[in-house]
Amino acid sequence: MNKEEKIVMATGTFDILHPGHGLYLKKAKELGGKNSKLVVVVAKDSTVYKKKRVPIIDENQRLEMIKLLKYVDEAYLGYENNMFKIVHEISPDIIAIGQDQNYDINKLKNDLKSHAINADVIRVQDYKISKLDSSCKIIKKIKDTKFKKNTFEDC
Ligand SMILES: Cc1cc2nc3c(=O)[nH]c(=O)nc-3n(C[C@H](O)[C@H](O)[C@H](O)COP(=O)(O)O)c2cc1C
Ligand SMILES: Nc1ncnc2c1ncn2[C@@H]1O[C@H](COP(=O)(O)OP(=O)(O)OP(=O)(O)O)[C@@H](O)[C@H]1O
Repeated sequence: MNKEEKIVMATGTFDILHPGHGLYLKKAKELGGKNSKLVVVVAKDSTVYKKKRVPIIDENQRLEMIKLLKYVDEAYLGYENNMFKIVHEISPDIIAIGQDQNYDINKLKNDLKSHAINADVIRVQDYKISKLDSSCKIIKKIKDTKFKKNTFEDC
């Protein structure tokens, strides 16, 4: 490993990608400076069921899409019921928390310390605001769209 390289870890569900995800990943990578490596942990389906909702896109396809993004150097699925195991494996210098991710930064820092993980935790301040700036809004739009009769015959 290059000595100067900073490993930044980013996390999320990434269920139906949108430009806000791209902004978060770009800004997360920038936190590591010029010589940074961005490693993304994609939440497992079982985690998404527990913490959010039924995922539309399954974990393997969500991971496949994240790996295709230009800011992403490596990406992995996390584990079930143990968020610290993947952190030990990645051994990040920085964990980037998204602007709307529901974590108490100080509590997370302390939890990491108690698991002997020496990573800084930084919240990304940037948030892209647009009509479809969250996966939930995209799902809601599809649910609410009044399709013409027989529209689905084409897809
Ligand atoms: C430090 C850290 C470690 C994580 N490790 C895992 C993991 O091992 N498995 C997993 O399914 N999700 C993991 N996650 C992702 C969270 O579970 C995910 O953020 C959560 O499902 C909430 O979804 P959201 O971030 O899309 O709002 C981790 C998140 C953080 C911040
Ligand atoms: N519009 C946005 N601008 C900047 N960052 C975003 C935006 N939307 C999501 N993120 C960040 O991207 C990461 C993955 O987010 P997540 O998968 O929860 O997306 P989401 O669109 O917020 O999903 P949902 O609507 O289901 O909650 C998180 O760190 C989150 O803070």
